[in-house]
Amino acid sequence: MGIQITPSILNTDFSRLGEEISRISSADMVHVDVMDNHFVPNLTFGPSMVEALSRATDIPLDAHLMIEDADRNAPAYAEAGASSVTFHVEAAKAPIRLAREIRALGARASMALKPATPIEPYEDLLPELDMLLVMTVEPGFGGQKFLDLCLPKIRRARALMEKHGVETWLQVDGGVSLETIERCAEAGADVFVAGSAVYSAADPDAMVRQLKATAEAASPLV
Ligand SMILES: O=C(CO)[C@H](O)[C@H](O)COP(=O)(O)O
Ligand SMILES: [Fe+2]
Repeated sequence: MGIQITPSILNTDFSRLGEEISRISSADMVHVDVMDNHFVPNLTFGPSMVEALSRATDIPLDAHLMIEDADRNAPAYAEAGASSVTFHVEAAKAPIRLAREIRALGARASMALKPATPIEPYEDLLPELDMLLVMTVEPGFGGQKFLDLCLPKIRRARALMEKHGVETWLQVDGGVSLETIERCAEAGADVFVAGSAVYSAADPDAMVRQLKATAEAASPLV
């Protein structure tokens, strides 16, 4: 699949989301940050918004669920038309069952790790996952500073994927910009969320293409 850029609409004008998405036509997916004000101290969208967005764009939707009780709440986002559904392992009681349920509903199953959550206890789950998300900020808000301390975990996650021989995508999210994307790509990430870097640019679509070219040049995978 190569390098993918998935702009986050978290810091855009929520009254014009269709237009905001039309400004990033080079995006591989649109990253939709779902927050419930419990798992994180911020509140955004629910499944009905994901369903409306899936009607408004042909770009696949990448739903990042920062919500409690993922086992019960995540499947609704696959039913709403998200192409990829990411639950946080810290909010899931039965991550294997949940990943299988998401796949059975026709979406890609993805699991996220907060910065302080290690990958090693979950390495045997990798074959159940289409994507692993390593957070590079504490989840909850856009525009935060990239946490360099997450880079070794990205490297370890890529090594575990190679050990298990899986095709699981490795996504990074939080503070990704032209300044930080090279480090993530060198460490083995192949799917890059960028919110403020894309939408604060004068030309968001040109920024998507620039981020992709920068990651491709730094990646050992392409
Ligand atoms: O999940 C998130 C925050 O919890 C967002 O996807 C992320 O922060 C994107 O915004 P930025 O690129 O501005 O950091
Ligand atoms: Fe996110």
